[in-house]
Amino acid sequence: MVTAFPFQRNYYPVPDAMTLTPVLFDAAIIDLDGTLVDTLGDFVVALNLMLADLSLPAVDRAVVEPLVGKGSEHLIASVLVHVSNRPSAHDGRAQAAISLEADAARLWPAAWTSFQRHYLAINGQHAEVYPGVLEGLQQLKGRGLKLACLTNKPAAFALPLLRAKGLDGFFSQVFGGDAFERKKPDPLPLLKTCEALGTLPARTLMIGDSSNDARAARAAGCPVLLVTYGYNHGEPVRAVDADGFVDSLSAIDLTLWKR
Ligand SMILES: O=C(O)COP(=O)(O)O
Ligand SMILES: [Mg+2]
Repeated sequence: MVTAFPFQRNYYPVPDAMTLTPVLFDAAIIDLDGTLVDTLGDFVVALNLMLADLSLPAVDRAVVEPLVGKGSEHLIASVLVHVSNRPSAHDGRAQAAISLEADAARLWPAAWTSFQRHYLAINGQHAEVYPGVLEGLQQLKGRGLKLACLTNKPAAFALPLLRAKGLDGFFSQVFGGDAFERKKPDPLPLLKTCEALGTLPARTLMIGDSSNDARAARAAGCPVLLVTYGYNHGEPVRAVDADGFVDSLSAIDLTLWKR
């Protein structure tokens, strides 16, 4: 027998509902970029100000979007490799991969300093809270869940962004990509966040937008829901191994079922 999750038209159907039991949740850990806030505009503006400082050509949204989600260091390094790969940035030099990496490494210190300065100056100005986020957070809190925000973004960017968007008050904990030794998709940040919340991973729901979030959650033993509107490294999000998919945080029903 195939039965849809109750009340939730946008969850995938699951087989064998009779063998499933409901999961109770004490907390939710929520991703930031692509889940709470659409920050692609901020990334593009800050990256292009950085590239202009380095006399390098600009990038557009289509280049940046698949690179979001693995932290700012990864984003900048990938963009430097991308622009170094363009003939216009090469001054006729050979385009061997080794020279691209050497270029990116040479540019890194100036790029990182410039990006940080520009990002902090514009943080939130070209970013929007997704529809349904405020209602969704209110509903989750109203159900008595503790909430933590866990992002791969450095904390120095994440905290002012949450404040600027009026979202900081929902979270008892906020951890950036620099909070722990490793970032998502490693399970360590989720395990550490559960520890800080004082909750068991099996009773802590991860809500994110990418395979990064899902892989980290699976490895930590947290059930995971993915939103369908964020960034998933340029891949279709519904192909990711997750417990369910929602079109809006306000559509989350906490009746999640497990074998
Ligand atoms: O790469 C980023 O900065 C975004 O990270 P997040 O999706 O974990 O919030
Ligand atoms: Mg994300």
